[in-house]
Amino acid sequence: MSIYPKAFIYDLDGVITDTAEFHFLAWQKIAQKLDISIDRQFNEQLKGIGRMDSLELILKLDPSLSELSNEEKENLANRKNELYLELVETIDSSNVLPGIEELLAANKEQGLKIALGSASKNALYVLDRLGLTHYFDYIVDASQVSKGKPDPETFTAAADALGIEYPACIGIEDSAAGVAAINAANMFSVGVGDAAQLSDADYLVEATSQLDFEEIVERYRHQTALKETDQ
Ligand SMILES: O=P(O)(O)OC[C@H]1O[C@@H](O)[C@H](O)[C@@H](O)[C@@H]1O
Ligand SMILES: [Mg+2]
Repeated sequence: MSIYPKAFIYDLDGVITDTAEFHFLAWQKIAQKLDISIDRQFNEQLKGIGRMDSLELILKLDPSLSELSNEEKENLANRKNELYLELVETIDSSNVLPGIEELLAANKEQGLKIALGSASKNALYVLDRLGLTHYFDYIVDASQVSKGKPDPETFTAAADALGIEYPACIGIEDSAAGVAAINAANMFSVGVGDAAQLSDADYLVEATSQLDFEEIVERYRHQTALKETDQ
């Protein structure tokens, strides 16, 4: 069977590095200022979605905040970003999550294309701090898409730029919105994290240390072969 993937498209926050935790800590401080309490369970729905959409979900927790002006919202979002960047300034190549650089190296060795598909406006900066930019053939960040995850655009834009058909791409995500986006793009989805959140992933691992190139490709080939026999 000659089915083989041609590209891996990586989410950034929570897949390549643990900045998902930094986003949570920064939002938690903003919420505290507003007398709202948010926990990690609530935070699951903020993963993968854009900055302003995250703020809107937090503000919805207190109906008295529904009247905030756009300017007040902008100020809160900017403050959150300052808090987030203070945390990001502490990271370097030692903060790449276990197994990720090995996977990127395996992609390269096998001649596969590598792209980033991130909802963050800080994606280029974070990738640079981690010293990983040189691995990427193409980077999609928040500035390039009109519809964020769970819309497939982040992933299809990366595949289009690489000139690769969607079913030949494998996307890796830690958020439910991201897995939904990969699936909607007709790509093979790898979820990293909690089974309760990521049950729609085609293949799920608990942590990045379990991401093994051969295993992912095997799962991809199996599922793609099944789909082809179905048709
Ligand atoms: O505020 P930024 O850096 O533009 O990030 C936007 C979003 O980027 C996503 O990658 C994160 O999962 C979200 O938690 C975050 O809100
Ligand atoms: Mg993520």
